Amino acid sequence: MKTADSETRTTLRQDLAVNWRGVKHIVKLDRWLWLWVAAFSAVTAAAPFVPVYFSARLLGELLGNQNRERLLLFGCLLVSLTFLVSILKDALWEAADLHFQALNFAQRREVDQAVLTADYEQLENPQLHLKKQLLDDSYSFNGGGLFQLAYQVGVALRCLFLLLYSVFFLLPIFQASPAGAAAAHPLIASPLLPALFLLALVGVSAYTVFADLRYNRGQYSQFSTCMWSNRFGNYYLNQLAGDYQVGKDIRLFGEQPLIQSAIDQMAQTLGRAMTNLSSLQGWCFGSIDTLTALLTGAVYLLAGARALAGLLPVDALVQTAAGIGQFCFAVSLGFGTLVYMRLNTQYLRPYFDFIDFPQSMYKGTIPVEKRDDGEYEIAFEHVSFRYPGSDQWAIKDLSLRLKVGKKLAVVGRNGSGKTTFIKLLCRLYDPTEGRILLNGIDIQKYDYREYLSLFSVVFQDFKLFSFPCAQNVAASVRWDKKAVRRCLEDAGMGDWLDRVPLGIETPLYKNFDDSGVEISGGEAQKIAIARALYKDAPFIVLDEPTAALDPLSEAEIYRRFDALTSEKTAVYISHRLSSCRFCQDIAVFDRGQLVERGPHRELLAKGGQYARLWEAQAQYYRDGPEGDSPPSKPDF
Ligand SMILES: Nc1ncnc2c1ncn2[C@@H]1O[C@H](COP(=O)(O)OP(=O)(O)OP(=O)(O)O)[C@@H](O)[C@H]1O
Repeated sequence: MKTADSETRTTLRQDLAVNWRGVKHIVKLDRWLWLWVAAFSAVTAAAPFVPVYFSARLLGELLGNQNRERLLLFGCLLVSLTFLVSILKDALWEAADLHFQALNFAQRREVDQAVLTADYEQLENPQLHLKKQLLDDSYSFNGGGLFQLAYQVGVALRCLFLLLYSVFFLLPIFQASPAGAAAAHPLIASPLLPALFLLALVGVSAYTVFADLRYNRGQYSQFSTCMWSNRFGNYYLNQLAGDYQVGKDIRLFGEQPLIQSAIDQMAQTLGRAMTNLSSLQGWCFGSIDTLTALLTGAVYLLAGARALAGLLPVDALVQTAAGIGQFCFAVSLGFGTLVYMRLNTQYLRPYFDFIDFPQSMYKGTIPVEKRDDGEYEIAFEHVSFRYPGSDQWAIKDLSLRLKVGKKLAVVGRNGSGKTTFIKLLCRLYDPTEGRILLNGIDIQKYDYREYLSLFSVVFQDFKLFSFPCAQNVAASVRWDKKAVRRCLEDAGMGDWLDRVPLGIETPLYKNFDDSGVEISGGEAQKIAIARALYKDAPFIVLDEPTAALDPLSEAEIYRRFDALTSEKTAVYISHRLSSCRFCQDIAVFDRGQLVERGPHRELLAKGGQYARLWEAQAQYYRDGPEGDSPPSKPDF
């Protein structure tokens, strides 16, 4: 992925292409939006002209013939049409705004969806988080991306309509003056003056583009400065400061000043960026406004002088004055909009990068054969793996076969590669070298979703969500009541279910619901086990599944483990070697390699790594007088 900075150097052609893609993409997300935007723009642009047009006619009639019927007609049209346009404008804005909000939601949803379905490996890629932060910040900073494009196209359309209407209003000033009056005032009547006005307009427009560009570049650079601060800010403010789970560590270790200083630092960076931006804004927009005001004033002067000299009727003067104002406004706004649209590609591009994000895991197409007999065999063939960005092998030349319907325990010291082995098995990562086969076929060739459906996993760092308990167990908004209850009971949560008032519908945690319950670490682990049982997949993988369980609950899980996993192929990781004994097969990992494999007694008799691990732990359980000092430095 490119960095946010490299996004700025693009050609006009590329920027046009991205904007055009954005326009088409908006049609895909909401095909009616452009219709509402066009209607709103046309009516909004007409709003300032309607009262001026009829006021001018009214004034002309008052100063001229004073025909009562015409006066009445113009008066009625002035009031009714001004009222109608104003109502129509508001109604159209309400309708367009609904579509804008829906678009805003749709673009955020697409980005969230892309993050949720990105290859797991990409979640470790800091560039992905940086781009996500860029998009999140751009939404709050200026609604960047598709939303900003839709808005700016709306403004551009409004400018086009304004120009159209104001050219019509300005026609009188370009009309040739009556010959006699022109001869009496050759300077004021000179056709050179409107030409000069046009020339000055071109100059002011060019300056508008320059100043807008300057402001937008400055805005983007301040914005980039803030991005890291925002990311840290989000982490400290949203994920740490308010998190119930983290709260105890913060309090007990007195970490408030540490966190507060990070928050203060972020606030200072943001404050500096905002000050810089405000002064740049004042300078850029102040100078544009001054030049536009000078130009408008000069043209008013010309129109006034022509009116005084009898070269321009009073009603035409009123009309021209309004035309001048709107024309200058449209030119300045229009160029500003084009600049914004170009700079908005800095947010559009990462947005499209996100939704086009390559998903290499999803390339396989072969459906996984659905077997009632559960005869799925997995084979690792010379598999080696390095985590992205790491030069260390987490797994090195691993060859291993999972025997169908058998229980395999995986043991080894911290960092020996046990969890990595599971991640490769479940295809959260692909091997760097070697291959993994399911029933003789490389797992990369299978449809990814179908392959994932073969595994029920409880990771040691499993996560439950602030949803009702049943939704957590079923991992879905719909659930089978009986099955949820049975799985929870099998995982040892029967008592808990009887205690909580809402049963399986009890919300977990109190984040969103007063009736939510806080659960202990062991209870959470049991719910995670119930979730794995509910999935009822042919492979069940438990990574430290009982680490948080009390001895009775642990004993109960082991007692029922065979029944719970019945015909399934089970992989079981644990540091409590006593709990691995019920597996027929034990694999011992060391520094990413499989160093021993066999049943408990055989491995003990071998006197190798397994025996050493076993011995280190067994010392704790040997009888000794109470208060004995612990055995010297167990390293497992
Ligand atoms: N996301 C990651 N990025 C880089 N290296 C990693 C990552 N996860 C693990 N590692 C490294 O890979 C090696 C194997 O880690 P792994 O988590 O598989 O060990 P483990 O045997 O499960 O350890 P434990 O018993 O502590 O859970 C370790 O050296 C670890 O530092």
